[in-house]
Amino acid sequence: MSYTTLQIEQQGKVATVWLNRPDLHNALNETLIAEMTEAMGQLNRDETVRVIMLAGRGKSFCAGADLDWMRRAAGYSEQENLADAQKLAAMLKSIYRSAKPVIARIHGAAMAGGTGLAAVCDIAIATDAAKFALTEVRLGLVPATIGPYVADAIGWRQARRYFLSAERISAAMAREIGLVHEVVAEDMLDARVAEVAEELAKGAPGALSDAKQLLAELREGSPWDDALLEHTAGRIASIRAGDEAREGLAAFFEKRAPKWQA
Ligand SMILES: C/C=C/C(=O)SCCNC(=O)CCNC(=O)[C@H](O)C(C)(C)COP(=O)(O)OP(=O)(O)OC[C@H]1O[C@@H](n2cnc3c(N)ncnc32)[C@H](O)[C@@H]1OP(=O)(O)O
Repeated sequence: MSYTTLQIEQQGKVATVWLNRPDLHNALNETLIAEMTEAMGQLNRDETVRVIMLAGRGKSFCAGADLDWMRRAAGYSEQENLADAQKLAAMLKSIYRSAKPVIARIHGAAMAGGTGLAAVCDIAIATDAAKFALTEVRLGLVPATIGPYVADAIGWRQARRYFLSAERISAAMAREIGLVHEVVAEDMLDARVAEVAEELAKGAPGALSDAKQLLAELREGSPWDDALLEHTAGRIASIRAGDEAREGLAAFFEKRAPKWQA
């Protein structure tokens, strides 16, 4: 299957899904979200693939949701916004619940939805220049669909800080709070992710899948509650079309500070 916003490469047992919207730092739009969900299904069905890697073409891993798409959301109905948010939630779940281990190869920016993308992967490896942030509240948005995954990765205490402050998280801090597992020099990134992928591919496919399933079950005594994940899409659906998002997104594109109503 060919994709317009992704490129898939396979080397041995490792398939790399390249986010391929480099001019926009691989921002997530409707097409990319649909294609990523489809690609995860395709790679999970492909018995020659044992490990999946997510990576970004160009300067960044992923700049989060496409803000032009978010800006257009103001004109969508609540139902349309809900459907869109559910598709994003489904994409995140398709990665989190992948039966095969997924590694995030992170360079450049991994903002908001990009931070979420790092958090849904089993293993995240970043360069020392990578940067993260949950910028949503500065745009009149909320880290909703990515919320459970990021909070689970960094812990609730850290989540309360970073969800609200939107402050920049350096690679070193991302390592310290558990958002990424390893930080390496830029020129070591490919070698290191290849090494980790090779180690993962030594695991028995059935056992790897069972281990992932077991971890999900152990987390709260049952697999992660689908109702909770669904609820996150409902939370963001109306926010996306609200006044604050309208102002936050206008300010982003006009390259100015947003003016919030009291
Ligand atoms: C549930 C999920 C919600 C979300 O994810 S909300 C999205 C939150 N995302 C962000 O807050 C990231 C916004 N972008 C940035 O902060 C910066 O950009 C970067 C750090 C990623 C890169 O900075 P630099 O290297 O200085 O490049 P540049 O000139 O800012 O960007 C190049 C072009 O890319 C566009 N762009 C960047 N991010 C997005 C995006 N997320 N959606 C749509 N467009 C984006 C810009 O506007 C610009 O375009 P032009 O060259 O026409 O001015």
